[in-house]
Amino acid sequence: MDTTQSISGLKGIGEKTEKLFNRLEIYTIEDLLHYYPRSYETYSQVTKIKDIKIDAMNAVEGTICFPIEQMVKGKFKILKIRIKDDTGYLYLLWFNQLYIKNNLKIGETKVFRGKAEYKYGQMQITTPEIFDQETYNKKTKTLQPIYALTKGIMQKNLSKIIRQGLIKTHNQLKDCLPNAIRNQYGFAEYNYAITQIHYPKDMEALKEAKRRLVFDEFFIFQLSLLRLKKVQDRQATQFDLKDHSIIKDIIKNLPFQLTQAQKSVLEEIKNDLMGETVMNRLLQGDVGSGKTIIAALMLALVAKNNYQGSIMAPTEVLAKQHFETMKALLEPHHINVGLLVGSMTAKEKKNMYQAIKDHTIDIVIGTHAIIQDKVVFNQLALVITDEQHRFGVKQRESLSQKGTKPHMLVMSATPIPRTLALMLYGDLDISIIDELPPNRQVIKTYAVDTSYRKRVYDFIKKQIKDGRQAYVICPMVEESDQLEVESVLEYTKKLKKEFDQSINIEYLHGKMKPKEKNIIMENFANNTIQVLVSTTVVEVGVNVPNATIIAIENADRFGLAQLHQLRGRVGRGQYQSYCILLTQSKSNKTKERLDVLSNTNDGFIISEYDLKVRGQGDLFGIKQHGDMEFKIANVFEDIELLKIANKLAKDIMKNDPQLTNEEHYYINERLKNYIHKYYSG
Ligand SMILES: Nc1ncnc2c1ncn2[C@@H]1O[C@H](COP(=O)(O)OP(=O)(O)OP(=O)(O)O)[C@@H](O)[C@H]1O
Repeated sequence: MDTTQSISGLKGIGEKTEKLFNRLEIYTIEDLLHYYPRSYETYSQVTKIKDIKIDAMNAVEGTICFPIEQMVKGKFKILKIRIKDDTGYLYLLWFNQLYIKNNLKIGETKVFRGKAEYKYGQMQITTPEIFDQETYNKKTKTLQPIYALTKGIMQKNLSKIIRQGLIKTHNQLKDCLPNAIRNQYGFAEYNYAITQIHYPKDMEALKEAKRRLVFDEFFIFQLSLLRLKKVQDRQATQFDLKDHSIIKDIIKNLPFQLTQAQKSVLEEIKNDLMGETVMNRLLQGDVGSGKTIIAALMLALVAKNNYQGSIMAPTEVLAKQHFETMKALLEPHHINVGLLVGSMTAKEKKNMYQAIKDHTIDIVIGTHAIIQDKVVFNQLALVITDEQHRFGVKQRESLSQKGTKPHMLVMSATPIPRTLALMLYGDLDISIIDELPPNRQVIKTYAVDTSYRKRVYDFIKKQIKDGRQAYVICPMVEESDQLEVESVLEYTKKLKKEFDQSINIEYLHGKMKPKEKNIIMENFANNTIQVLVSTTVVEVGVNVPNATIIAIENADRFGLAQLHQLRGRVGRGQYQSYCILLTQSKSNKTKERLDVLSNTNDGFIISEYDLKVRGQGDLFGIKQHGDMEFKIANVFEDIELLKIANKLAKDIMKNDPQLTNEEHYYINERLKNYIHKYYSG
């Protein structure tokens, strides 16, 4: 079998299962092999019955006692077995799986593993896994992969299918790295790395595998940026922009003075726009540093030069928000601003297409609806995007493929150190707003353990009584999106019981339709909803100034930079705001880490700290959501590998820019696939 073949050729993959795998973006065997585990677990040593931990996984070695019972209760046929060791008895139950008894004999000793519960006055495990002692002993020495799932696929099945894929395509993946590089940096062979990432023989092998695959991911990414930069560099622009008094006019009417940092990035961007080549620039600035006004000024300049401009936001909620802000800032200066999002009616869209085409609209704010074929711009000179999805690269590309080569400005609220930014945005010039406007209120931040939960709820109630609103970020679930949805629903239900009925509590999660999300966000913005329970989809940039408190459950599982972003949802109005970080962990290290947030509001300091302390790499740690979208690499933990990848990519592209050397053949193939997958269409 070859790795480019569809997974449908594997045993156990019928039409229905194939569709489920497709949901995980697994189509070919190669995709399957690149579906890396999210974490690993080890099977613990067996415990004595008296030492069983309730509500936790336990493995118990016990002898099967007389009698093996069968009973019927409602629609369940129950199999009940009692086992014993020298410290006590334990009951095992199976529902509608009577056949299990065929494999069990009275007097036989086996290892049973499952979650122990204390029910009906007895200790029991429902549906335990069964092992003989020798097999179990082996298991305790290996690392079991845990994959992210989707509804309908179980851990065990996925793992089995992957094993089959590995066996059937044994060592066929092409190692793109030339031997010289592999030897110089001590990278593992590619097929070995792929096998070991799924079925590590020990911790050492896992580390080695991970190191290789993280490197590969960075390496190809770096190469793609260099290739992109080469295409973009010094392209002549077709637009002829002149300075205009509009910038001074708008600034004059602002209720505040621009900060020094805002003034200098304004000059940088303005010079780019008035220059002779196409701009590709990143505008980076901490939450609340005032990027929006810079965007508005640039769009105004473009409009007054009789060109069109546009902002593309990652979600409808954000697009609408930008639309309101831009309208307020620009329309008094006779600049027409329009909105284009997916949930508009066909007629509304059609009218908007026409208005864009005949240039009655100067500035279009929208979601990716903007890059659809039906949208024909008249003279699109500037596109501003939010940093999302692989740094907006794909969107940027789609837009420049629309014929015109507009100037591009990517806005990012992730405050990362400059050295890191230079590597991650290798194809862009960078402007940084490294200063917050004066007199910014400090968001009071507290890290507490979960025993404080009730007090936190009371505090929220008090804020609501004073007329304010709250965000609660739900516990993070790693297994699947489906579980995450369930967790949000459940948490909301729980909270509704805690709070007075007059307080309106609603939820938001990533699986909701844009329309539903819009309604919830609108109702939160106008205070019809007082408490918003949410996963981390409360995007960077959501602006509800009346919300003054954000409580984050399982805070220790997030990176500091992400917590900082979440915290930025409050403190946006005139009221004192609070961020409460809830954690179950009692470890000093966790506390120390979270205290960094209590001690500073400066995103750059926070991300430097993240970079320093997480450099160690936590193999079992849960992969961060919202970090840069790499599959296995983590820019904070793996920065050393990123540096190597950056250097090697530069060296190779310098000596062999087209990658035509024989030894670069497979690098070129990988790169082409990567660019096709992430940057086009
Ligand atoms: N120089 C300034 N002085 C005082 N207030 C300012 C200044 N610049 C911007 N603001 C105000 O600060 C608030 C935050 O600005 P803005 O929304 O542009 O931040 P941002 O950088 O886009 O942050 P986020 O990434 O969170 O959206 C706005 O209400 C804006 O009007």
